[in-house]
Amino acid sequence: MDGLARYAGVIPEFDRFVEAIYRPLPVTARINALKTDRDRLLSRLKVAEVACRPFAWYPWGMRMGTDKPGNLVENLMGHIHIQEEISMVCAVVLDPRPGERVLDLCAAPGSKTTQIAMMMENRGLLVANDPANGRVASLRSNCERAGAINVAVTRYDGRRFPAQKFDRVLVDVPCTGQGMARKDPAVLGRWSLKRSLGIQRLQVALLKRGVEVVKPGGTVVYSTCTFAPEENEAVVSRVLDQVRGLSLQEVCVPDLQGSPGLSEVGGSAFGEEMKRCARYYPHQNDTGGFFVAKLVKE
Ligand SMILES: C[S@@+](CC[C@H](N)C(=O)[O-])C[C@H]1O[C@@H](n2cnc3c(N)ncnc32)[C@H](O)[C@@H]1O
Repeated sequence: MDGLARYAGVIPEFDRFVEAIYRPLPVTARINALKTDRDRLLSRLKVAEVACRPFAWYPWGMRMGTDKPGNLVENLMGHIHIQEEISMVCAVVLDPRPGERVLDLCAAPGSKTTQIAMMMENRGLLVANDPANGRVASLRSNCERAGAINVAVTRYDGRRFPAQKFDRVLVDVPCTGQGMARKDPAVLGRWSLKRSLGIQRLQVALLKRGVEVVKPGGTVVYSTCTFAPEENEAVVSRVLDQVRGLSLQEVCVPDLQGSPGLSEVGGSAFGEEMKRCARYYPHQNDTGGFFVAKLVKE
């Protein structure tokens, strides 16, 4: 079962999970308050006979009844950003405020960067970092289209991001992407334990740098779009072991169904506190899959 069989008995309602993961994803987008007014945008789409249904848990996100949202003039003008529903949860958990200094350590192509800029109302400083040349071009163009003018793009290897102090840091790391299977089923065939373990070292180093550059009292959100505990709880628990003065906070988004992080699996114990992390599975909200952890520096 393409690397999923190992989750039987781990993922709740496993049969429903498997059934959901082979269904195509609903088309979803985020309304961009930097460029448009929500009610006006929704009325315009209604006039254009594009069905839209805002999410119960997040008023800026919506399901759309069109196969080609990329062709909509609202997308070309940056009034909406096509974004998978569950990926919007990371910025919600990060909770950036206008006027703050925020770092998006692995930012390209910028779905979460543009969402964060919107939440910051374009005020303060948002550093969007990503070392990948080609992907940075999309990051820049997405920021421009979204009208995100408080963003500075940098191209550091996140493990060596220069010493700075931020109020909040998002560490949305590269991962094996099993949670994207509904968009690209080939990810399941590419998954192997060796690949998860191979990328873990980079994930740990990126999260460590994230917590180093956040101010005391600041928040770091770690996220992946994979189910593999090797890339999720194992990474967070290793960083908690290695860096003093961090606390793991409960991730709970009202009206969005999720499961607690895993305290142990397959002989590996990660600790009870890992239950404060959140796992979002495709069958719970009819979305992709995500893992989200929230750390606060004392
Ligand atoms: C999951 S994607 C980020 C998606 C992005 N946050 C968004 O919402 O559009 C992970 C990103 O990590 C970047 N990356 C890979 N190695 C990195 C490193 N050493 N430091 C920082 N970013 C890295 C990749 O180029 C990729 O763009």
